[in-house]
Amino acid sequence: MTTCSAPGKVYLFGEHAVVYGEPAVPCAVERRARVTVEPREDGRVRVDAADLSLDGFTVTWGGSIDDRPDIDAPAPLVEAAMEYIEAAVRQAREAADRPDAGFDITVESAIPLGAGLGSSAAVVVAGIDAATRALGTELDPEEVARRAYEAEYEVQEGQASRADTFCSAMGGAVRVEGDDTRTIDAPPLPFVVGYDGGAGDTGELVAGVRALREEHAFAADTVETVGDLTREGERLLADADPEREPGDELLADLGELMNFNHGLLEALGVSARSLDAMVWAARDAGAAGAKLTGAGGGGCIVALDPTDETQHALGYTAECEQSFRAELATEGVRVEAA
Ligand SMILES: Nc1ncnc2c1ncn2[C@@H]1O[C@H](COP(=O)(O)OP(=O)(O)O)[C@@H](O)[C@H]1O
Ligand SMILES: C[C@@](O)(CCOP(=O)(O)O)CC(=O)O
Ligand SMILES: [Mg+2]
Repeated sequence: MTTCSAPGKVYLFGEHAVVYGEPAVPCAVERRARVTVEPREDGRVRVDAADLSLDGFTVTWGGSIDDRPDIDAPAPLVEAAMEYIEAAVRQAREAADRPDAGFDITVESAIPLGAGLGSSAAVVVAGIDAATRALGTELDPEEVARRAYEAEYEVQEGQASRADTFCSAMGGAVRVEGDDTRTIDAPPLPFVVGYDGGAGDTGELVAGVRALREEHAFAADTVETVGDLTREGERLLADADPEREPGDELLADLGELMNFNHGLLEALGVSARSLDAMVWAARDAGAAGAKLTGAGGGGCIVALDPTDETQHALGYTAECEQSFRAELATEGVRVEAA
């Protein structure tokens, strides 16, 4: 039996624009998906994803990929939920050169689904690492990231950047620009997350930005401007001392760029009333900056605030269902038990 875990992430800067070759800076945070894998002799795959909840209702089953689970949820929804795990299984079988390997898989995750915190990437990264190790093959985290990207790309029909999967596999802060992926130094940033309890449809939101960009030159310019502000944010991080808590000046400068980034995402049509409400609650509470994170449409915002004020204010914001502090996860994918 092998258990691996991988963290979720917030975008400090650059989601959506990263799909068009602009740089992005996601940061891994201490909310993890854990995947436990036990090889099976009979080549079958059974999946237990007990905390899987989609669009507000929960599906629970101990079904199998070969044998569709008999549960009270529309089949397409279950199919969609299983696709990431199926893709991870395909990658693990290929990496270990065991095309007929079977597995019992258990997924437990503390990352809300479809909310911009990269739950899909964390499940796929932890799943590939656990399944290959269960077969006696050890991949380095870069290889796990590469295979996890292939899996996400396949499930999301070509609408995926390397940002989520690379960040989840490597941990810490990373920068991704097209195929160029690297880890970068960052100080321990005081992230606060607000979650509206909902989710956005990543594919639909990405398609919306693509259409806007094709229709209007100013929308294409907006995407490029996101790239410009991301590059400026990267310079701020590069000049900071990664060992020290960031000072007020650095937080104010990063926060200003986050606010600008949120405004541009809003212009690109991927924010939502609930996300804007949480962003404003954070700013009013004194956060250095706040923006939506991930695909948008609903889900999470991220703010920078070393004090408890933002989390406290979000707790009283009607649109916010849950708020929590999110520590930078310096470790990416890791073995929990073998
Ligand atoms: N705990 C889990 N168990 C099984 N599948 C999960 C789990 N968490 C996430 N997933 C998969 O990831 C999908 C959500 O990914 P996505 O829409 O990319 O949003 P995000 O990555 O922002 O959370 C879910 O619909 C499901 O297929
Ligand atoms: C919108 C996008 O830039 C980020 C999506 O992040 P998430 O799946 O919502 O966590 C898409 C991508 O980079 O694959
Ligand atoms: Mg995702």
